[in-house]
Amino acid sequence: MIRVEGLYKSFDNKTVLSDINVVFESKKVNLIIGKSGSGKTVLLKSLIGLHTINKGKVLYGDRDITAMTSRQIKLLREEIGVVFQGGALFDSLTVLENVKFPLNLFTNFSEKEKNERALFCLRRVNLTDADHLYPAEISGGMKKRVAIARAIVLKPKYLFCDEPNSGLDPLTAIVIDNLIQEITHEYDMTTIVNTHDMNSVFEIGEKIVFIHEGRKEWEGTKEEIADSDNKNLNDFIFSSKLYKKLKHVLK
Ligand SMILES: Nc1ncnc2c1ncn2[C@@H]1O[C@H](COP(=O)(O)OP(=O)(O)OP(=O)(O)O)[C@@H](O)[C@H]1O
Repeated sequence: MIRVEGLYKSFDNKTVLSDINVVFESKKVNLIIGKSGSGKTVLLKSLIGLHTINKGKVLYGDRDITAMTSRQIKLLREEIGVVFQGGALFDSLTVLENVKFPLNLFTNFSEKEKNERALFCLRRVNLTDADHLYPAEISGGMKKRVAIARAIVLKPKYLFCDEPNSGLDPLTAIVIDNLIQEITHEYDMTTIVNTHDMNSVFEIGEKIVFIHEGRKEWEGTKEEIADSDNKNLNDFIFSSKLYKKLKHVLK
């Protein structure tokens, strides 16, 4: 479980996040949803200590990342896997080398052990023929799978994904969503996904946190979303005619 208490984040004089209080639940896929610019990425980066927050706490169990030394943060990061927006693969490394990268950084594994672990993760995300290709030689969906394989290579307790579906066709987006959901349950991870993909909300949203203009306006499950009377949430989720119809079906 990750508990956020009274989190504020500003850049210069511009407040981006105000008084965020939320619990991200263990062994579940937690979604952070909200319009572009609402503060999702800043929140995600604040959770993993990539942004220094102005006020508040981010508790991993009873460990507050905002009160940690850089050495303690480094240790915590070994428990965290991150899939950054766009994948953030190293262009000059092959797929296999990209997945091995955290093992080189954080373990004393032999070359054989690193290869075995990286190949296991690549097979887990259903990539079989891409080990020796470079990122420029594979599709967007394959890049996301490589990024997921790299994120789980150290067997993290926590998985963070920033817009894992961006730039993917609807079918590939579903494959990636399902993969994230499966590995979350298979490895008992606490997963947090930033998204504005409505399909993800209704397919994998076990816990959903809605951010509007830097404030948490609503939280609940995908089953509860149709019953919410929060106007901003309704405007966001059920803006299209199709989703307006879906709301009646869900209710
Ligand atoms: N490093 C930074 N310096 C100054 N302002 C920033 C910085 N990072 C983000 N912001 C601002 O914080 C606000 C929230 O940005 P954020 O990237 O979190 O939005 P988002 O909800 O993730 O949007 P999107 O869905 O488009 O990725 C924006 O107004 C953005 O300009």
